[in-house]
Amino acid sequence: MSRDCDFLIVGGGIAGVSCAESLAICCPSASILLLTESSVVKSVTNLVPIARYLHKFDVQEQNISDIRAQFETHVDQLEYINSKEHWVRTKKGLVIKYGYLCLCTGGSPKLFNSGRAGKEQEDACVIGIRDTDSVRELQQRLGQAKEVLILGNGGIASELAYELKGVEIHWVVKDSHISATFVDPGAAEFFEVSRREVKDDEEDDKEPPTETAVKRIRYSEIVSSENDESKQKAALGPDWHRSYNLRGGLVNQGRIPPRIHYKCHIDDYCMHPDGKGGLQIKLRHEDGHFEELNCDFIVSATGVQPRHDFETDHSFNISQDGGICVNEMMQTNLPDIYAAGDVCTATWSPAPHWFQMRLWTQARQMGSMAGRSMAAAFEGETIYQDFCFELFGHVTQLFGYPVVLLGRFIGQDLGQDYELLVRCTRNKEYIKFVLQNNRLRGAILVGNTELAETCENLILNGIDLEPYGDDILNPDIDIEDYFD
Ligand SMILES: Cc1cc2nc3c(=O)[nH]c(=O)nc-3n(C[C@H](O)[C@H](O)[C@H](O)COP(=O)(O)OP(=O)(O)OC[C@H]3O[C@@H](n4cnc5c(N)ncnc54)[C@H](O)[C@@H]3O)c2cc1C
Ligand SMILES: NC(=O)C1=CN([C@@H]2O[C@H](COP(=O)(O)OP(=O)(O)OC[C@H]3O[C@@H](n4cnc5c(N)ncnc54)[C@H](OP(=O)(O)O)[C@@H]3O)[C@@H](O)[C@H]2O)C=CC1
Repeated sequence: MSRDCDFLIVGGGIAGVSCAESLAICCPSASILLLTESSVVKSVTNLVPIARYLHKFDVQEQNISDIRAQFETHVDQLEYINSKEHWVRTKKGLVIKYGYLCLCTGGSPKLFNSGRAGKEQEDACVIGIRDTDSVRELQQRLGQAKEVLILGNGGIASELAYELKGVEIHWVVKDSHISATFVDPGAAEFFEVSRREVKDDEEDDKEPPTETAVKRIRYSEIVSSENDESKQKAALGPDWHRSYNLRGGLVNQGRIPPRIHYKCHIDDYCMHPDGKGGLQIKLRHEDGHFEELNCDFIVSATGVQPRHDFETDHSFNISQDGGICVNEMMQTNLPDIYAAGDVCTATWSPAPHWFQMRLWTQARQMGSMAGRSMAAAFEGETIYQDFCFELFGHVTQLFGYPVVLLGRFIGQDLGQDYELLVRCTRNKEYIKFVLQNNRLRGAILVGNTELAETCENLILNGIDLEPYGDDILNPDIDIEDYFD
Protein backbone atom coordinates (compact mmCIF):
# COMPACT_ATOMS: atom_id res chain seq x y z
CA MET A 1 0.00 0.00 0.00
CA SER A 2 1.43 3.39 -0.89
CA ARG A 3 0.38 6.88 -1.86
CA ASP A 4 1.99 10.20 -2.84
CA CYS A 5 1.49 13.80 -1.82
CA ASP A 6 3.28 17.13 -2.17
CA PHE A 7 2.81 17.98 1.50
CA LEU A 8 2.35 15.59 4.40
CA ILE A 9 1.40 16.97 7.81
CA VAL A 10 1.38 14.69 10.83
CA GLY A 11 -0.89 15.54 13.79
CA GLY A 12 -4.48 16.79 13.94
CA GLY A 13 -3.99 19.36 16.71
CA ILE A 14 -4.02 23.14 16.28
CA ALA A 15 -0.52 23.20 14.77
CA GLY A 16 -1.21 20.48 12.18
CA VAL A 17 -4.60 21.83 11.12
CA SER A 18 -3.28 25.44 10.93
CA CYS A 19 -0.36 24.22 8.81
CA ALA A 20 -2.66 22.31 6.41
CA GLU A 21 -5.04 25.30 6.18
CA SER A 22 -2.29 27.75 5.25
CA LEU A 23 -0.86 25.32 2.70
CA ALA A 24 -4.32 24.98 1.16
CA ILE A 25 -4.43 28.78 0.79
CA CYS A 26 -0.86 29.20 -0.52
CA CYS A 27 -0.79 26.16 -2.83
CA PRO A 28 -4.42 25.41 -3.77
CA SER A 29 -3.50 22.98 -6.53
CA ALA A 30 -0.96 20.94 -4.52
CA SER A 31 -1.86 17.63 -2.88
CA ILE A 32 -1.97 18.03 0.91
CA LEU A 33 -2.48 15.13 3.29
CA LEU A 34 -3.09 15.39 7.04
CA LEU A 35 -2.16 12.17 8.84
CA THR A 36 -3.33 11.83 12.40
CA GLU A 37 -3.80 8.96 14.80
CA SER A 38 -7.07 10.25 16.23
CA SER A 39 -10.29 10.76 14.31
CA VAL A 40 -10.86 13.93 16.35
CA VAL A 41 -9.06 17.02 15.08
CA LYS A 42 -8.82 20.49 16.62
CA SER A 43 -9.26 23.75 14.81
CA VAL A 44 -9.46 27.44 15.60
CA THR A 45 -12.88 29.14 15.39
CA ASN A 46 -14.36 32.52 16.37
CA LEU A 47 -11.10 34.38 15.88
CA VAL A 48 -11.54 37.82 17.48
CA PRO A 49 -8.77 40.45 17.41
CA ILE A 50 -7.95 41.86 20.85
CA ALA A 51 -5.18 44.08 19.56
CA ARG A 52 -3.19 44.32 16.37
CA TYR A 53 -1.31 41.05 16.83
CA LEU A 54 -3.32 39.43 19.64
CA HIS A 55 -6.31 37.24 19.03
CA LYS A 56 -8.84 35.49 21.16
CA PHE A 57 -10.27 32.27 19.72
CA ASP A 58 -12.10 29.09 20.54
CA VAL A 59 -10.70 25.65 19.98
CA GLN A 60 -13.18 23.33 18.35
CA GLU A 61 -12.93 19.55 18.34
CA GLN A 62 -14.40 17.92 15.24
CA ASN A 63 -14.63 14.48 13.80
CA ILE A 64 -12.19 14.24 10.91
CA SER A 65 -15.01 13.21 8.54
CA ASP A 66 -16.87 16.45 9.34
CA ILE A 67 -14.15 18.87 8.31
CA ARG A 68 -14.86 20.39 4.96
CA ALA A 69 -11.33 21.26 4.01
CA GLN A 70 -9.20 21.64 0.93
CA PHE A 71 -6.88 18.89 2.06
CA GLU A 72 -7.16 15.16 2.48
CA THR A 73 -7.06 13.36 5.80
CA HIS A 74 -6.01 9.90 6.87
CA VAL A 75 -6.31 8.32 10.33
CA ASP A 76 -3.27 6.26 11.25
CA GLN A 77 -0.10 6.60 13.31
CA LEU A 78 3.27 7.68 11.93
CA GLU A 79 5.82 4.96 12.70
CA TYR A 80 8.91 5.60 10.57
CA ILE A 81 10.42 8.41 8.48
CA ASN A 82 12.95 7.87 5.71
CA SER A 83 14.17 11.44 5.32
CA LYS A 84 16.68 10.65 2.59
CA GLU A 85 14.14 9.07 0.25
CA HIS A 86 11.22 11.27 1.38
CA TRP A 87 8.73 8.64 2.52
CA VAL A 88 7.08 7.59 5.79
CA ARG A 89 5.48 4.37 6.95
CA THR A 90 2.43 4.24 9.21
CA LYS A 91 1.57 1.71 11.88
CA LYS A 92 -0.88 -0.01 9.54
CA GLY A 93 1.85 -0.32 6.91
CA LEU A 94 0.87 2.49 4.53
CA VAL A 95 3.88 4.07 2.79
CA ILE A 96 3.41 7.76 1.96
CA LYS A 97 5.86 9.51 -0.35
CA TYR A 98 6.06 13.23 0.30
CA GLY A 99 7.73 16.32 -1.10
CA TYR A 100 7.66 18.20 2.21
CA LEU A 101 6.80 16.88 5.67
CA CYS A 102 5.65 18.81 8.75
CA LEU A 103 5.62 17.15 12.17
CA CYS A 104 2.94 18.50 14.51
CA THR A 105 2.71 15.58 16.92
CA GLY A 106 2.26 17.73 20.05
CA GLY A 107 3.25 16.63 23.50
CA SER A 108 2.28 14.38 26.36
CA PRO A 109 2.14 15.15 30.08
CA LYS A 110 5.59 15.14 31.68
CA LEU A 111 4.77 13.12 34.74
CA PHE A 112 6.97 13.69 37.74
CA ASN A 113 9.04 10.70 38.86
CA SER A 114 7.45 8.21 36.48
CA GLY A 115 9.19 4.98 35.54
CA ARG A 116 11.01 4.28 38.82
CA ALA A 117 11.98 0.62 39.17
CA GLY A 118 9.93 -1.19 41.82
CA LYS A 119 7.43 1.68 42.12
CA GLU A 120 5.01 0.59 39.40
CA GLN A 121 2.05 0.30 41.81
CA GLU A 122 2.68 3.81 43.17
CA ASP A 123 3.22 5.28 39.69
CA ALA A 124 -0.13 3.85 38.59
CA CYS A 125 -1.64 6.34 41.08
CA VAL A 126 -0.08 9.31 39.22
CA ILE A 127 -2.04 10.67 36.27
CA GLY A 128 -1.56 13.52 33.79
CA ILE A 129 -4.17 15.48 31.82
CA ARG A 130 -3.87 15.92 28.07
CA ASP A 131 -6.95 14.76 26.22
CA THR A 132 -10.49 13.56 26.69
CA ASP A 133 -9.32 10.06 27.64
CA SER A 134 -7.18 11.35 30.45
CA VAL A 135 -10.04 13.55 31.69
CA ARG A 136 -12.29 10.49 31.70
CA GLU A 137 -9.71 8.66 33.76
CA LEU A 138 -9.63 11.60 36.16
CA GLN A 139 -13.44 11.50 36.39
CA GLN A 140 -13.46 7.79 37.09
CA ARG A 141 -10.79 8.00 39.80
CA LEU A 142 -12.45 11.03 41.36
CA GLY A 143 -15.70 9.12 41.77
CA GLN A 144 -14.02 6.91 44.40
CA ALA A 145 -11.72 9.55 45.91
CA LYS A 146 -11.86 11.54 49.12
CA GLU A 147 -8.47 13.25 48.90
CA VAL A 148 -6.47 14.18 45.81
CA LEU A 149 -3.05 15.81 45.42
CA ILE A 150 -2.44 18.26 42.58
CA LEU A 151 1.23 18.82 41.82
CA GLY A 152 2.42 21.79 39.72
CA ASN A 153 1.78 25.50 39.49
CA GLY A 154 0.92 26.12 35.84
CA GLY A 155 -2.19 26.20 33.67
CA ILE A 156 -3.72 22.83 34.48
CA ALA A 157 -3.14 22.90 38.24
CA SER A 158 -4.55 26.42 38.43
CA GLU A 159 -7.71 25.37 36.62
CA LEU A 160 -8.24 22.11 38.48
CA ALA A 161 -7.52 23.24 42.02
CA TYR A 162 -10.72 25.29 42.10
CA GLU A 163 -12.92 23.19 39.86
CA LEU A 164 -13.00 19.81 41.57
CA LYS A 165 -16.00 19.26 43.81
CA GLY A 166 -16.71 16.78 46.60
CA VAL A 167 -13.06 16.04 47.29
CA GLU A 168 -10.33 17.35 49.60
CA ILE A 169 -7.49 18.87 47.56
CA HIS A 170 -3.84 19.21 48.47
CA TRP A 171 -2.22 21.60 46.01
CA VAL A 172 1.57 21.27 46.15
CA VAL A 173 3.52 24.17 44.58
CA LYS A 174 7.25 24.96 44.47
CA ASP A 175 6.65 28.70 44.57
CA SER A 176 5.42 31.20 47.16
CA HIS A 177 2.31 32.07 45.14
CA ILE A 178 -0.12 30.24 42.89
CA SER A 179 -0.23 30.15 39.08
CA ALA A 180 3.42 31.16 38.86
CA THR A 181 3.83 30.28 35.16
CA PHE A 182 1.28 32.98 34.28
CA VAL A 183 1.16 35.63 36.96
CA ASP A 184 3.13 37.44 39.65
CA PRO A 185 2.34 37.36 43.39
CA GLY A 186 0.27 40.55 43.10
CA ALA A 187 -2.11 39.11 40.52
CA ALA A 188 -2.28 35.85 42.50
CA GLU A 189 -3.42 37.86 45.52
CA PHE A 190 -5.90 39.81 43.39
CA PHE A 191 -7.44 36.49 42.31
CA GLU A 192 -7.54 35.18 45.84
CA VAL A 193 -9.32 38.25 47.19
CA SER A 194 -11.78 38.12 44.31
CA ARG A 195 -12.41 34.41 44.82
CA ARG A 196 -13.19 35.07 48.50
CA GLU A 197 -15.39 38.09 47.91
CA VAL A 198 -17.18 37.27 44.64
CA LYS A 199 -19.20 34.07 44.71
CA ASP A 200 -19.32 31.98 41.51
CA ASP A 201 -22.96 32.80 40.78
CA GLU A 202 -22.17 36.50 41.11
CA GLU A 203 -19.31 36.50 38.66
CA ASP A 204 -21.24 38.37 36.00
CA ASP A 205 -22.36 40.88 38.57
CA LYS A 206 -19.22 41.64 40.52
CA GLU A 207 -19.13 43.95 43.55
CA PRO A 208 -18.90 47.62 42.64
CA PRO A 209 -15.23 48.47 42.42
CA THR A 210 -13.62 50.23 45.31
CA GLU A 211 -10.69 52.61 45.19
CA THR A 212 -8.01 52.24 42.55
CA ALA A 213 -4.40 52.08 43.72
CA VAL A 214 -1.39 52.79 41.52
CA LYS A 215 2.02 51.72 42.83
CA ARG A 216 5.55 51.68 41.46
CA ILE A 217 7.83 48.93 42.80
CA ARG A 218 11.54 48.39 42.24
CA TYR A 219 13.07 44.92 41.76
CA SER A 220 14.52 44.87 45.33
CA GLU A 221 11.02 45.44 46.75
CA ILE A 222 9.61 42.69 44.55
CA VAL A 223 12.10 40.19 45.99
CA SER A 224 11.31 41.08 49.59
CA SER A 225 7.55 40.99 48.98
CA GLU A 226 7.87 37.50 47.44
CA ASN A 227 9.59 36.35 50.60
CA ASP A 228 6.79 37.71 52.77
CA GLU A 229 5.06 34.59 54.19
CA SER A 230 1.80 36.47 54.76
CA LYS A 231 1.39 36.83 50.96
CA GLN A 232 1.41 33.09 50.36
CA LYS A 233 -2.23 32.53 49.56
CA ALA A 234 -4.32 31.20 46.66
CA ALA A 235 -7.18 30.92 44.02
CA LEU A 236 -8.34 29.81 40.29
CA GLY A 237 -10.76 28.36 37.56
CA PRO A 238 -12.44 27.92 34.07
CA ASP A 239 -13.11 26.28 30.69
CA TRP A 240 -12.51 22.72 29.38
CA HIS A 241 -13.19 21.25 32.82
CA ARG A 242 -16.61 22.90 32.82
CA SER A 243 -17.79 20.35 30.26
CA TYR A 244 -17.07 17.47 32.63
CA ASN A 245 -18.53 16.56 35.96
CA LEU A 246 -15.39 16.58 38.09
CA ARG A 247 -16.91 15.38 41.34
CA GLY A 248 -15.18 13.37 44.04
CA GLY A 249 -16.46 10.70 46.40
CA LEU A 250 -17.56 13.09 49.19
CA VAL A 251 -21.11 13.11 47.84
CA ASN A 252 -22.63 15.72 50.12
CA GLN A 253 -19.85 18.24 49.68
CA GLY A 254 -19.58 20.97 47.09
CA ARG A 255 -16.38 22.77 46.16
CA ILE A 256 -13.88 22.52 49.01
CA PRO A 257 -11.16 25.21 48.92
CA PRO A 258 -7.82 23.51 48.26
CA ARG A 259 -5.20 23.31 50.94
CA ILE A 260 -2.16 24.90 49.36
CA HIS A 261 1.28 23.67 50.32
CA TYR A 262 3.64 26.44 49.25
CA LYS A 263 7.38 26.20 48.60
CA CYS A 264 7.61 22.44 48.78
CA HIS A 265 7.95 19.31 46.68
CA ILE A 266 7.19 15.60 46.97
CA ASP A 267 10.20 13.99 48.61
CA ASP A 268 8.84 10.44 48.50
CA TYR A 269 5.63 8.49 48.22
CA CYS A 270 4.53 4.91 48.77
CA MET A 271 1.34 2.86 48.92
CA HIS A 272 -0.60 3.51 52.12
CA PRO A 273 -0.05 0.66 54.61
CA ASP A 274 -3.84 0.31 55.15
CA GLY A 275 -3.89 -1.61 51.82
CA LYS A 276 -6.87 0.35 50.42
CA GLY A 277 -4.90 1.56 47.40
CA GLY A 278 -4.19 5.18 48.37
CA LEU A 279 -0.82 6.89 48.72
CA GLN A 280 1.18 8.13 51.65
CA ILE A 281 3.13 11.26 50.69
CA LYS A 282 6.18 12.87 52.26
CA LEU A 283 6.53 16.57 51.41
CA ARG A 284 9.76 18.45 51.89
CA HIS A 285 9.37 22.17 52.54
CA GLU A 286 11.94 24.69 51.39
CA ASP A 287 12.97 25.35 55.02
CA GLY A 288 13.90 21.66 55.36
CA HIS A 289 10.96 20.38 57.40
CA PHE A 290 8.88 17.41 56.29
CA GLU A 291 5.13 16.92 56.27
CA GLU A 292 3.14 13.74 55.73
CA LEU A 293 -0.23 13.52 54.05
CA ASN A 294 -2.47 10.96 52.35
CA CYS A 295 -4.30 11.01 49.05
CA ASP A 296 -6.11 8.62 46.73
CA PHE A 297 -4.08 9.68 43.69
CA ILE A 298 -1.85 12.44 42.32
CA VAL A 299 -2.60 14.68 39.33
CA SER A 300 0.82 15.55 37.98
CA ALA A 301 0.26 18.90 36.25
CA THR A 302 3.97 19.34 35.74
CA GLY A 303 4.30 20.39 32.14
CA VAL A 304 4.59 18.91 28.69
CA GLN A 305 7.02 16.49 27.09
CA PRO A 306 7.30 16.92 23.28
CA ARG A 307 6.08 13.75 21.59
CA HIS A 308 8.05 12.14 18.76
CA ASP A 309 7.71 8.43 19.33
CA PHE A 310 8.43 7.40 15.73
CA GLU A 311 11.68 6.17 14.21
CA THR A 312 13.84 7.91 11.61
CA ASP A 313 16.72 7.01 9.31
CA HIS A 314 18.69 10.01 10.61
CA SER A 315 18.43 11.70 14.00
CA PHE A 316 16.73 15.01 14.57
CA ASN A 317 18.54 17.66 16.55
CA ILE A 318 16.73 17.55 19.87
CA SER A 319 16.87 20.43 22.36
CA GLN A 320 17.35 20.09 26.11
CA ASP A 321 13.61 20.24 26.74
CA GLY A 322 13.06 17.29 24.39
CA GLY A 323 11.65 19.31 21.47
CA ILE A 324 12.73 18.93 17.83
CA CYS A 325 14.92 21.97 17.09
CA VAL A 326 13.55 24.30 14.41
CA ASN A 327 14.85 27.50 12.84
CA GLU A 328 12.81 30.65 12.17
CA MET A 329 11.31 29.00 9.04
CA MET A 330 10.23 26.02 11.20
CA GLN A 331 12.76 23.77 9.42
CA THR A 332 14.39 20.89 11.27
CA ASN A 333 17.92 19.69 10.53
CA LEU A 334 16.61 16.98 8.13
CA PRO A 335 15.93 17.98 4.50
CA ASP A 336 12.38 19.16 3.69
CA ILE A 337 11.14 18.26 7.19
CA TYR A 338 9.51 20.97 9.28
CA ALA A 339 7.99 20.89 12.78
CA ALA A 340 5.49 23.12 14.61
CA GLY A 341 3.60 23.38 17.91
CA ASP A 342 4.33 21.59 21.19
CA VAL A 343 6.64 19.03 19.51
CA CYS A 344 9.22 21.62 18.47
CA THR A 345 11.62 23.93 20.23
CA ALA A 346 12.37 27.33 18.75
CA THR A 347 16.14 27.54 18.44
CA TRP A 348 16.41 30.73 16.44
CA SER A 349 17.65 33.89 18.06
CA PRO A 350 14.34 35.30 19.34
CA ALA A 351 13.17 38.92 19.14
CA PRO A 352 13.65 40.77 22.47
CA HIS A 353 9.99 40.39 23.51
CA TRP A 354 9.20 36.90 22.30
CA PHE A 355 9.84 33.50 23.88
CA GLN A 356 8.32 30.08 23.42
CA MET A 357 5.53 28.78 25.68
CA ARG A 358 3.60 25.66 24.72
CA LEU A 359 0.17 27.21 24.10
CA TRP A 360 -2.63 27.08 21.50
CA THR A 361 -1.69 30.57 20.32
CA GLN A 362 1.84 29.54 19.45
CA ALA A 363 0.73 26.17 18.02
CA ARG A 364 -1.47 28.16 15.62
CA GLN A 365 1.23 30.70 14.77
CA MET A 366 3.93 28.07 14.27
CA GLY A 367 1.62 25.80 12.24
CA SER A 368 0.71 28.68 9.89
CA MET A 369 4.34 29.75 9.64
CA ALA A 370 5.42 26.19 8.76
CA GLY A 371 2.68 26.04 6.10
CA ARG A 372 3.79 29.33 4.53
CA SER A 373 7.41 28.33 4.73
CA MET A 374 6.84 24.94 3.05
CA ALA A 375 4.73 26.59 0.36
CA ALA A 376 7.51 29.11 -0.32
CA ALA A 377 10.07 26.30 -0.63
CA PHE A 378 7.74 24.43 -3.00
CA GLU A 379 7.24 27.54 -5.17
CA GLY A 380 10.91 28.54 -4.98
CA GLU A 381 10.05 31.83 -3.23
CA THR A 382 11.71 33.66 -0.34
CA ILE A 383 9.62 34.70 2.65
CA TYR A 384 10.37 36.20 6.05
CA GLN A 385 9.32 35.16 9.51
CA ASP A 386 5.85 36.30 10.50
CA PHE A 387 5.57 39.44 12.61
CA CYS A 388 3.72 37.54 15.38
CA PHE A 389 7.13 36.22 16.52
CA GLU A 390 8.17 39.78 17.43
CA LEU A 391 6.05 39.86 20.58
CA PHE A 392 4.87 37.22 23.01
CA GLY A 393 1.12 37.49 23.50
CA HIS A 394 -1.38 35.22 25.23
CA VAL A 395 -5.09 35.70 25.80
CA THR A 396 -6.71 33.48 28.38
CA GLN A 397 -9.10 33.40 31.34
CA LEU A 398 -8.13 32.88 34.94
CA PHE A 399 -10.71 32.80 37.76
CA GLY A 400 -13.31 33.99 35.31
CA TYR A 401 -11.30 37.14 34.49
CA PRO A 402 -10.03 37.83 30.97
CA VAL A 403 -6.24 37.88 31.02
CA VAL A 404 -3.76 39.25 28.49
CA LEU A 405 -0.05 38.57 28.86
CA LEU A 406 2.40 40.52 26.72
CA GLY A 407 6.16 40.54 26.25
CA ARG A 408 8.25 39.77 29.32
CA PHE A 409 5.19 39.85 31.54
CA ILE A 410 6.83 38.50 34.69
CA GLY A 411 10.19 40.11 34.02
CA GLN A 412 11.52 36.96 32.31
CA ASP A 413 15.28 37.31 31.68
CA LEU A 414 15.32 40.99 32.67
CA GLY A 415 17.74 40.34 35.53
CA GLN A 416 17.38 42.67 38.52
CA ASP A 417 17.16 45.93 36.69
CA TYR A 418 13.46 46.59 36.19
CA GLU A 419 10.48 48.27 37.80
CA LEU A 420 6.84 47.37 38.07
CA LEU A 421 4.00 49.83 37.82
CA VAL A 422 0.79 48.31 39.12
CA ARG A 423 -2.79 49.54 39.06
CA CYS A 424 -5.28 47.51 41.01
CA THR A 425 -8.99 47.95 41.61
CA ARG A 426 -10.34 45.28 43.90
CA ASN A 427 -12.49 42.69 42.15
CA LYS A 428 -12.26 44.65 38.90
CA GLU A 429 -8.81 44.89 37.38
CA TYR A 430 -5.13 44.21 37.96
CA ILE A 431 -2.80 45.87 35.50
CA LYS A 432 0.94 45.53 35.69
CA PHE A 433 3.55 47.17 33.51
CA VAL A 434 7.11 45.81 33.55
CA LEU A 435 9.46 48.72 32.80
CA GLN A 436 13.17 48.73 32.11
CA ASN A 437 15.04 51.98 31.50
CA ASN A 438 11.58 53.61 31.34
CA ARG A 439 10.60 51.43 28.41
CA LEU A 440 7.67 49.00 28.58
CA ARG A 441 9.02 45.44 28.34
CA GLY A 442 5.94 43.44 29.32
CA ALA A 443 2.43 43.67 30.77
CA ILE A 444 -0.21 41.65 32.58
CA LEU A 445 -3.78 42.84 32.04
CA VAL A 446 -6.41 41.15 34.21
CA GLY A 447 -10.08 42.12 34.11
CA ASN A 448 -9.50 45.04 31.74
CA THR A 449 -7.83 44.21 28.46
CA GLU A 450 -8.57 47.51 26.71
CA LEU A 451 -4.96 48.59 27.03
CA ALA A 452 -3.71 45.59 25.03
CA GLU A 453 -3.14 47.42 21.75
CA THR A 454 -1.52 50.42 23.45
CA CYS A 455 0.79 48.03 25.33
CA GLU A 456 1.69 46.25 22.08
CA ASN A 457 2.65 49.59 20.53
CA LEU A 458 4.59 50.78 23.57
CA ILE A 459 6.57 47.54 23.79
CA LEU A 460 7.34 47.33 20.07
CA ASN A 461 8.15 51.03 19.64
CA GLY A 462 10.25 51.23 22.82
CA ILE A 463 8.92 54.74 23.61
CA ASP A 464 10.60 56.46 26.58
CA LEU A 465 7.87 56.67 29.23
CA GLU A 466 9.81 58.74 31.76
CA PRO A 467 7.99 62.01 30.93
CA TYR A 468 4.67 60.42 31.89
CA GLY A 469 5.79 59.04 35.27
CA ASP A 470 3.08 57.13 37.12
CA ASP A 471 0.39 58.89 35.06
CA ILE A 472 0.86 56.18 32.49
CA LEU A 473 -1.51 54.08 34.63
CA ASN A 474 -3.57 56.92 36.07
CA PRO A 475 -7.20 55.78 35.65
CA ASP A 476 -8.26 59.41 34.99
CA ILE A 477 -5.92 59.75 32.01
CA ASP A 478 -6.74 57.98 28.80
CA ILE A 479 -3.34 56.72 27.71
CA GLU A 480 -4.81 55.12 24.61
CA ASP A 481 -5.42 58.67 23.28
CA TYR A 482 -1.84 59.60 24.13
CA PHE A 483 -0.16 56.89 22.12
CA ASP A 484 -2.51 55.41 19.52
C1 LIG B 1 -5.78 20.32 29.81
C2 LIG B 1 -5.13 21.33 28.93
C3 LIG B 1 -5.64 22.61 28.85
C4 LIG B 1 -5.01 23.57 28.03
N1 LIG B 1 -5.53 24.83 28.00
C5 LIG B 1 -4.95 25.75 27.21
C6 LIG B 1 -5.48 27.07 27.14
O1 LIG B 1 -6.47 27.41 27.80
N2 LIG B 1 -4.85 27.96 26.31
C7 LIG B 1 -3.74 27.61 25.57
O2 LIG B 1 -3.22 28.45 24.84
N3 LIG B 1 -3.22 26.37 25.63
C8 LIG B 1 -3.79 25.44 26.43
N4 LIG B 1 -3.26 24.17 26.49
C9 LIG B 1 -2.04 23.88 25.69
C10 LIG B 1 -2.45 23.48 24.26
O3 LIG B 1 -3.39 22.46 24.33
C11 LIG B 1 -1.24 23.00 23.45
O4 LIG B 1 -0.21 23.97 23.46
C12 LIG B 1 -1.67 22.76 21.99
O5 LIG B 1 -2.73 21.85 21.95
C13 LIG B 1 -0.51 22.22 21.15
O6 LIG B 1 -1.00 21.95 19.86
P1 LIG B 1 -0.27 20.91 18.91
O7 LIG B 1 -1.05 20.90 17.66
O8 LIG B 1 1.18 21.24 18.86
O9 LIG B 1 -0.36 19.51 19.66
P2 LIG B 1 -1.60 18.59 20.05
O10 LIG B 1 -2.83 19.37 20.29
O11 LIG B 1 -1.11 17.70 21.15
O12 LIG B 1 -1.85 17.70 18.75
C14 LIG B 1 -0.95 16.69 18.36
C15 LIG B 1 -1.69 15.73 17.46
O13 LIG B 1 -0.76 14.81 16.89
C16 LIG B 1 -1.29 13.49 16.98
N5 LIG B 1 -0.14 12.57 16.96
C17 LIG B 1 0.85 12.45 17.88
N6 LIG B 1 1.74 11.52 17.50
C18 LIG B 1 1.30 11.03 16.31
C19 LIG B 1 1.77 10.04 15.41
N7 LIG B 1 2.90 9.35 15.65
N8 LIG B 1 1.06 9.78 14.29
C20 LIG B 1 -0.09 10.46 14.01
N9 LIG B 1 -0.58 11.42 14.83
C21 LIG B 1 0.09 11.70 15.95
C22 LIG B 1 -2.06 13.51 18.28
O14 LIG B 1 -3.01 12.47 18.34
C23 LIG B 1 -2.73 14.90 18.17
O15 LIG B 1 -3.87 14.85 17.37
C24 LIG B 1 -3.86 23.22 27.29
C25 LIG B 1 -3.34 21.91 27.38
C26 LIG B 1 -3.97 20.99 28.18
C27 LIG B 1 -3.40 19.60 28.25
N1 LIG C 1 -5.12 28.96 30.36
C1 LIG C 1 -4.07 28.47 29.71
O1 LIG C 1 -3.44 29.15 28.92
C2 LIG C 1 -3.66 27.06 29.97
C3 LIG C 1 -2.51 26.56 29.39
N2 LIG C 1 -2.14 25.27 29.58
C4 LIG C 1 -0.92 24.77 28.90
O2 LIG C 1 -0.97 23.36 28.83
C5 LIG C 1 0.32 22.80 29.04
C6 LIG C 1 0.29 21.81 30.20
O3 LIG C 1 -0.09 22.49 31.42
P1 LIG C 1 0.69 22.22 32.80
O4 LIG C 1 0.95 20.76 32.97
O5 LIG C 1 -0.04 22.95 33.84
O6 LIG C 1 2.15 22.81 32.51
P2 LIG C 1 2.83 24.22 32.84
O7 LIG C 1 4.09 24.23 32.09
O8 LIG C 1 1.86 25.34 32.69
O9 LIG C 1 3.16 24.13 34.41
C7 LIG C 1 3.95 23.11 34.96
C8 LIG C 1 4.18 23.45 36.42
O10 LIG C 1 4.69 22.32 37.10
C9 LIG C 1 5.88 22.70 37.80
N3 LIG C 1 6.72 21.53 37.90
C10 LIG C 1 7.45 20.93 36.93
N4 LIG C 1 8.05 19.82 37.42
C11 LIG C 1 7.68 19.72 38.73
C12 LIG C 1 7.96 18.79 39.77
N5 LIG C 1 8.74 17.71 39.56
N6 LIG C 1 7.44 19.00 41.01
C13 LIG C 1 6.65 20.08 41.22
N7 LIG C 1 6.32 21.00 40.28
C14 LIG C 1 6.83 20.81 39.04
C15 LIG C 1 6.46 23.83 36.96
O11 LIG C 1 7.35 24.59 37.73
P3 LIG C 1 8.61 25.29 37.00
O12 LIG C 1 8.01 26.16 35.94
O13 LIG C 1 9.25 26.04 38.12
O14 LIG C 1 9.41 24.17 36.45
C16 LIG C 1 5.18 24.58 36.61
O15 LIG C 1 4.72 25.36 37.71
C17 LIG C 1 1.27 23.96 29.27
O16 LIG C 1 1.90 24.25 28.07
C18 LIG C 1 0.33 25.09 29.69
O17 LIG C 1 0.85 26.36 29.33
C19 LIG C 1 -2.86 24.43 30.38
C20 LIG C 1 -4.01 24.86 30.96
C21 LIG C 1 -4.52 26.21 30.81
